[in-house]
Amino acid sequence: MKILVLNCGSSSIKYKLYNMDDNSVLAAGGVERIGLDEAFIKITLPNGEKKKIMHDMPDHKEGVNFVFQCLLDPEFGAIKSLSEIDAVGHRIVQGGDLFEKSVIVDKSVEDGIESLCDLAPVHNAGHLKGLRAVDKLMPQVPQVCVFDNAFHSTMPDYAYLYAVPYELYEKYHVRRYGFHGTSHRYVSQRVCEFLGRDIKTQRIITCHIGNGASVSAVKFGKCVDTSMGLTPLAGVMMGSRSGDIDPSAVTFLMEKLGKKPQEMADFLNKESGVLGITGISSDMREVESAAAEGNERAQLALKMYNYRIKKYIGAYAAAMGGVDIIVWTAGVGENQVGTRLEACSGLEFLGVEMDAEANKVRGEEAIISKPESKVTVCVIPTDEELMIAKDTMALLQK
Ligand SMILES: Nc1ncnc2c1ncn2[C@@H]1O[C@H](COP(=O)(O)OP(=O)(O)O)[C@@H](O)[C@H]1O
Ligand SMILES: CC(=O)OP(=O)(O)O
Ligand SMILES: [Mg+2]
Repeated sequence: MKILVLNCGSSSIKYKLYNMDDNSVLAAGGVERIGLDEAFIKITLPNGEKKKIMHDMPDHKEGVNFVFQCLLDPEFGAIKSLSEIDAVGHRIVQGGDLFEKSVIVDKSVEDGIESLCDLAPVHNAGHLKGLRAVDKLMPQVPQVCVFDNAFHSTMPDYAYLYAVPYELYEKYHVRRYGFHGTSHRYVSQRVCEFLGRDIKTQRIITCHIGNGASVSAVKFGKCVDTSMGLTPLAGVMMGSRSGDIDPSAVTFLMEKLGKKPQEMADFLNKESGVLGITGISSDMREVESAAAEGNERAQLALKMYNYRIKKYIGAYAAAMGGVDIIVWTAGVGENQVGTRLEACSGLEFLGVEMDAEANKVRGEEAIISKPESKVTVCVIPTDEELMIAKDTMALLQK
């Protein structure tokens, strides 16, 4: 069975084609800059080489079209005919309280995702466009949606409710949902396999630190708390998102800057975080090298960034009555040696003892704490796409 996994962002489409007989990846790549000038696709070839092709993609339909065109390419493609694809699995960020499990797509699922666009303004609209583009091209092929918030649906009410009048929760479903759940689910399970431990006995803090970033508390296999909220804006500081901020600062700034609600949301989502503090970039590689060259704003941004993650680790150790494992994953978590070391420093009182030498790894499974550390700290590269492919297959085989 061949399953295509799509992660359609607002201006990008990441994809992986799996042969589920042996979980092998037949093709992988990503389209960037949809709707902008100089759009392109980057393809990872089976030998690991990368290929970049410029191609005009005014909208998601053309983006999806071009992904299929590349999959079919006689020279570097992976399939001979679209009929080889048995199903398509999508990452959907916001399922609200409509979707707490993966589902097969039909009209009501599409309508549901559309109704939730306001609650993940940067993400859901792109997912929907991708879904519809696939439907136009291959209407007979089943599609499955896997939701980022699903893994967090086990949070208790006292953790997910906001302290606003209860009727607002009942009427508008305003509560914390949490995101990156497919990743938190994967790394919490995988780290236990890696360490040979039973997940039902472990208190795990998972740090998914990418461009979007979130921290979760996973107690005995279930998520009990997570740092993102109603939307993926809350929690730790991110590439261009503010993370936690006093709501009064938001209303104060709206008045001062004369911004409407949507403009303010854009400001906090796209112009804040590391980008807002440094004025240079939201890309942590650039910020890290600017800091190394002595740029004070870049140094400040890194301190703020690492400090906020440390505070969440402390909070979640308290929430679970202790912590056995800390996991680092996603672009920054898998690669940024300094962030891992800084955020875990000063946590010796919790039993965290980092091994600076072992920590010098990038993008591979590793233990990065000392052998005598009471808390085991690990790097586990995430694999959201494989989880989505597995969920897709499981639903279709039901
Ligand atoms: N080698 C690296 N060193 C430091 N940061 C890295 C490295 N590789 C990727 N990153 C950072 O990871 C982030 C992107 O993470 P990713 O998980 O791909 O995010 P998203 O899925 O939200 O787009 C970027 O800020 C990027 O700079
Ligand atoms: C939910 C979220 O923040 O996703 P991403 O990291 O892909 O932006
Ligand atoms: Mg991601």
